[in-house]
Amino acid sequence: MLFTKMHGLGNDFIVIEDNGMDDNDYSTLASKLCHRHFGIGADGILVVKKSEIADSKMLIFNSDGSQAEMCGNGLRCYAKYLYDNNVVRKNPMTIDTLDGVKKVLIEEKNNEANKVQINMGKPILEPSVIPANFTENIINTKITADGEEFQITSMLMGVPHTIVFVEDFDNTDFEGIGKRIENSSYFPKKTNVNFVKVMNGKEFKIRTWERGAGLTLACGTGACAALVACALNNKTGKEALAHLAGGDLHIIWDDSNDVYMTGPAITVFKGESFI
Ligand SMILES: N[C@@H](CCC[C@H](N)C(=O)O)C(=O)O
Repeated sequence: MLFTKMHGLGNDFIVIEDNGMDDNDYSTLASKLCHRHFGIGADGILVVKKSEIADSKMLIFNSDGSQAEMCGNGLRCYAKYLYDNNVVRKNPMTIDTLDGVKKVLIEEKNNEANKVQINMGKPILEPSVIPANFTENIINTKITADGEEFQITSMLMGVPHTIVFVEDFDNTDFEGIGKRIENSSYFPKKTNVNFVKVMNGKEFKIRTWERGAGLTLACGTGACAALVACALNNKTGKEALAHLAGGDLHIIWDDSNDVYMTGPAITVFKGESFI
């Protein structure tokens, strides 16, 4: 099986073409390919499929084999893959995901996709849609997870996201707290957990504990959800630079309620897998 290894700010993916397998088989394949010692190593796999309603359809499976509805960094890599390999040499292009069709704009350099902008769609705050076991929107809401209290803001931004604002960013236990909130009974489909330190009205630092992948170097949907949470909690305006462990993303939440994410996508190598 031929594959391409890519990353968006260190959130890394193995891109493969659809070979007709079903989702269960892709799920098993993802956990094998993504293994850092016994496989190629990645946070997830992206499967390139044909679409009847868009230029292409992306499936994403996390490193633990679970399937996600959307992936921001993955979608930038996916668009670059389509563009650079002439699978879809269109700009803008549309890509279908389990979270709906996304419009993608390519910024080209040396005849290849360099930066990619995606209209990530609208954040959904309605608890039953996230889904989350709350009766009112979760904005600066107190929860208890394993006996410890946290103030959280949650939404569906393609996938479920929870934001925890922290002051002492460098000494925060991302993994310990992330796991507790991810698996708490508030979120029946689990949640990604984003730790955010606001630097000023236009910049924040973020680290994400991801559902199905653990602590990653960057999360695109997470950075978008974080900007919405920052604005809802009056901590920033509706446009900011997100500083992730792997680099920066530019995020805008516009007046029509759409969130735009712009950032790089990198091809690392191509290879053949015998798994
Ligand atoms: N890293 C991604 C999000 C991938 C999906 C997530 N782990 C989930 O299962 O919800 C991004 O860049 O958005």
